[in-house]
Amino acid sequence: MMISQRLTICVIVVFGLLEVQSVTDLYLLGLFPMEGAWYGGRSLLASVQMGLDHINGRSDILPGYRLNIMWNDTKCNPGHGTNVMYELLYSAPTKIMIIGAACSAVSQATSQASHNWNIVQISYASVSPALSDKTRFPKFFRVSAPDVTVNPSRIEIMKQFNWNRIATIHQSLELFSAVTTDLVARLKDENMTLVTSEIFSNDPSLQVESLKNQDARIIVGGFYQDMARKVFCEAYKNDLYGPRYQWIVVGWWDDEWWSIEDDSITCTPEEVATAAEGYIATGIVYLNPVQEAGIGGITPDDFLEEYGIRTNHEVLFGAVMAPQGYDAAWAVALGLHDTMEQLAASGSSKGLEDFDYHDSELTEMVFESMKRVSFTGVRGALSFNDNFDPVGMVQIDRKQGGVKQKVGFYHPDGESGNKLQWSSSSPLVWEGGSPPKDATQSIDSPQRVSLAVYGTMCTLSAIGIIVAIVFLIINSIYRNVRIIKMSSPLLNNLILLGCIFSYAAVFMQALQPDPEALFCRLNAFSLTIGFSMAFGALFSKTWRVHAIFTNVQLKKKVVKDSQLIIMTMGLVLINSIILIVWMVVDPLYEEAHESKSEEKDGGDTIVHYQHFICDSEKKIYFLVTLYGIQGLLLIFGCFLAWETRKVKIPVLNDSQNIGICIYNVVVLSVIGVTLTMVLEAQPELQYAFTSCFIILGTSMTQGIIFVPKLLKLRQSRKAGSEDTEDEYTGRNNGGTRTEVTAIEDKKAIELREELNVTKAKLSAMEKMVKDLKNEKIKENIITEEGSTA
Ligand SMILES: NCCCC(=O)O
Repeated sequence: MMISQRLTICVIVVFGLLEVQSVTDLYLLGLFPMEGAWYGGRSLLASVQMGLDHINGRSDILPGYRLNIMWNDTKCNPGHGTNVMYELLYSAPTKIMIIGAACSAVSQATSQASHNWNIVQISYASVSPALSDKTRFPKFFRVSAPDVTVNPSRIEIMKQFNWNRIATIHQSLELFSAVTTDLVARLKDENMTLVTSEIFSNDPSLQVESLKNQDARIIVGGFYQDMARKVFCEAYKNDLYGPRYQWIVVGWWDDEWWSIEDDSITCTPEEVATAAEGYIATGIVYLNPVQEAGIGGITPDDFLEEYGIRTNHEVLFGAVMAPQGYDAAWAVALGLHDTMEQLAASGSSKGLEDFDYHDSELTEMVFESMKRVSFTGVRGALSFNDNFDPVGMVQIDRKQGGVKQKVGFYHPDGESGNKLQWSSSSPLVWEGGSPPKDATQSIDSPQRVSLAVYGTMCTLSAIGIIVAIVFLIINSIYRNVRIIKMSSPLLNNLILLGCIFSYAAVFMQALQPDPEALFCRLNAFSLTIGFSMAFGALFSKTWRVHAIFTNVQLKKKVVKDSQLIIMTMGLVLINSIILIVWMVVDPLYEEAHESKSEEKDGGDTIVHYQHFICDSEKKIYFLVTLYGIQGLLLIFGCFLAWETRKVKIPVLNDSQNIGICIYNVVVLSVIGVTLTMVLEAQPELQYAFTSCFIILGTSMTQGIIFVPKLLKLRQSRKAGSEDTEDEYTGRNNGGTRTEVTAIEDKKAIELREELNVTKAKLSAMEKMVKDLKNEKIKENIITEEGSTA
């Protein structure tokens, strides 16, 4: 080698050494969690170090300076983290800025104190909204956007899928409660319903169960990923997953957080993965989706490649946020570079290396420089807003087909209605074919009587009414004909009127909602009046037979029709008064009752079948009173009918038929009332049965009372004589109906009737005497046999 060449090399080496020696070291204080709830310190330290290496390799950034980091493990614990910070602050050399912490609680504790050392702090990972409070954390910057930033994107997603009932569950840390408080306020602004807001500290089992009990379908969760495994394990146990549920969680958990074996839970990773399938994660964008070279001269892919080499391609916890570590290092460098330039421009003799913890002037310069930082990093464009938080896009991920996929972005500055952008390469896939509903759809299915059944019953009733009217007409036309006259036509008319009222009750059935309960009231009135009128008349007639038959003193006992009519109408009046009082003091209303419920659409819809009951507060008292009166009447009526069962007195005409009617009404009423109560929950069946019993009882009553009369009337009309029937009159005057009515005055009829009654009693007495005689003879025989023996 030539001497001149050797000299040249020596000069280069000397100058090189001089240049190396002229580099001034600046020290950063690093806070990294290597354990605890979020222990991504290793992955973030690697990316920060990568950033510092790139910065130190650049001659245009902080020329003459070299950035170094002195760090320690915060354990994601605010107490420990603060202690670590003190130790680093009080050990030489002086640190010019703090990078960290990661866990928000540690960032809060340290940055609340660090500004007292006139030191600016920047976090690469903390997301708590609380850290945006500049009165508490005046010199705190961060490259990770607070988690509230993602709330507008969540609201936008909810609106898009028509989710209005939202539940939340979060870990009891300010980081998560602040996000939830912000979300709840936004839900309120959007008129959405907060189903429940569950908070847990270490064991979410009760809270997840409560979500299930309250039919929460869209659930927003805020917790660290160790708790995520617990929450989704509980969700698995409570069946709170699958196509009917949508979980929306934070976006900064690791990619395969569900597959980690976790001794603190009783679920397998597969079970956690099953429960987590389909969850949506909203987080800020951690890696620029555009492959552009940023401030470090590298694209996002270049970053990943070099980062992979530096970490030996290990899957490190928290690596998803690694780009933020790189960008944080650059933010620090650019801030200090700006300060350096400011110092130079101001002609100050100070350099960055002159910083000490009492130098508030230099701190203010660094602080102002940091506010101005704006660059494109590996996570995209980065600048700080008024709270020194970064501004950025939101990324939407979803676990689909077992892997986390990037399914969309939210652009906060996008046009309204166009802020959400769904990916076409990884579209949303809904397990059930469509997005879940925000609640179990509850459908009320009112069960009313069908038109077919109603029509059939009304037709039968109408026929019954027509027949009753025909009977009424015949009864009126032939009221003076003996056969009609002797069975008290006025009372019979009352029976027919009662029958018409009873038939009419069949029409009083609401086929549509009847909030005024008009049909309830009409039904109660027509049935009660109908029953008391018809049965009252039957009862009074039986009572007369009984009164005559049991009048053994052969004293004249005349019970006039008018008395019986008063008796019947008295009963109608009493029942009507009770009903009127009922309707006035305690009006009826139509109340829906659930008959049964049925799950449909795989449990997404519950159909509540409803039947309607005419109800009122004191209904029971009025019913007991009315049923009590009618019940006594029925019992007494039965007794009278039984007592008079052997009376076959032509003059009392239809006494036996009336007895049959009473038994018939009693039996049908008892069965009818019982069925009405039993079939309450089956409105159509109840109506059909009740109507059948009303129609049957009423038709039988009017049939038994009137058909024989009409037949006899027809016979007598055919024979041309009305009195050909000895059975009824006991005589035959051979005249026609017109002749008879013409020749017999009212007095004569009454006298003959009285005579007939007396005859009847006489024959009854004779029978009694005969029976007594027979008894006597029997006794004598028995006595004689006894003495002979
Ligand atoms: N982003 C990871 C750390 C979360 C927090 O404690 O802010």
